[in-house]
Amino acid sequence: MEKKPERRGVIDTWIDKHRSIYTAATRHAFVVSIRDGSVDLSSFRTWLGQDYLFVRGFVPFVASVLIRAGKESGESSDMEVVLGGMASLNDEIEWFKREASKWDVDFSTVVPQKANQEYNRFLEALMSSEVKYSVMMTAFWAIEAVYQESFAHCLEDGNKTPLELTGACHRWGNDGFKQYCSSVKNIADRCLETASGEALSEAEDVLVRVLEYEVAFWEMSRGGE
Ligand SMILES: Cc1ncc(CNC=O)c(N)n1
Repeated sequence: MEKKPERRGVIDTWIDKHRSIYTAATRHAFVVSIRDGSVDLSSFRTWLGQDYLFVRGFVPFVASVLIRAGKESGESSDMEVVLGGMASLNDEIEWFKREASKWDVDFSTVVPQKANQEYNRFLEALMSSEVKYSVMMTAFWAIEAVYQESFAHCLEDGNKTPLELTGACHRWGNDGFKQYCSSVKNIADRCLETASGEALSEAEDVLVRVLEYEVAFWEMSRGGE
C-alpha cells in the first residue's frame, strides 16, 4: 500500500457525502436574505443577541481545544492557529457590544433560546477529556467554517447586502478568516489521517451534528423576538 499525498482530506469527502445538510447550514434563508437585502431587521437583532450568548459559550470550548493542542499535538503550530482564533474572539466580543448599541439590543435581557441552549450543551460535552482531539478539531472546524461560508456568500459578486450589515459579513467573510478556517481544516484532516475507525466515525457524526445545530441556530432568527 502506497501512501500518496492527498490534496483532498477526509473532511471534503464527508462534506460531499452530507452535502444537503452542509448547504442547509451555509445557505440558510436568513443568510440569503442578508445577501439579497430582504432581511428583516428584527430577525437580525434576534440573531445578534443569540449569537453573542453563543460566542460567550464558545470561548471556553476554544480554550479547551487550545489546552488539548498544547498537550496532545505533535505540531507546535496547532496551538498558534487556535490561539489566533481566541484572539479574534476577543475582538469579536467587543464588536458584538458595539453592534448591540447600534441596533439597540440589550444583551443583559437576552434569554438563550432552546436551540442555543442545546448547542451550548453539545459544546460542553465536547470539552470532556474523553473526546478525542481529532473529534474536537473536526467540530471546531465545522463551527467556524459555517460562518465563514455563510458570510462570505453575502459579500460575493452581485450581493445587495445592506451597508449596515456588511460589518457582520466582513467579520466572518474576510480572507483572513478563510485562511484561518483552512488552517483548522488542515489540522483536523491531519489528525484524522491517523485516527482509529472509532474516532473517524465519531468525527463524522460530530460534523453532521454541528451542521444540524447551525441550521437550528439560523432558524431562531425567524422568531424575530
Ligand atoms: C452559531 C455560531 N456558529 C459559529 C460562529 C462562528 N464562530 C465564532 O464566532 C458563531 N459566531 N456562531
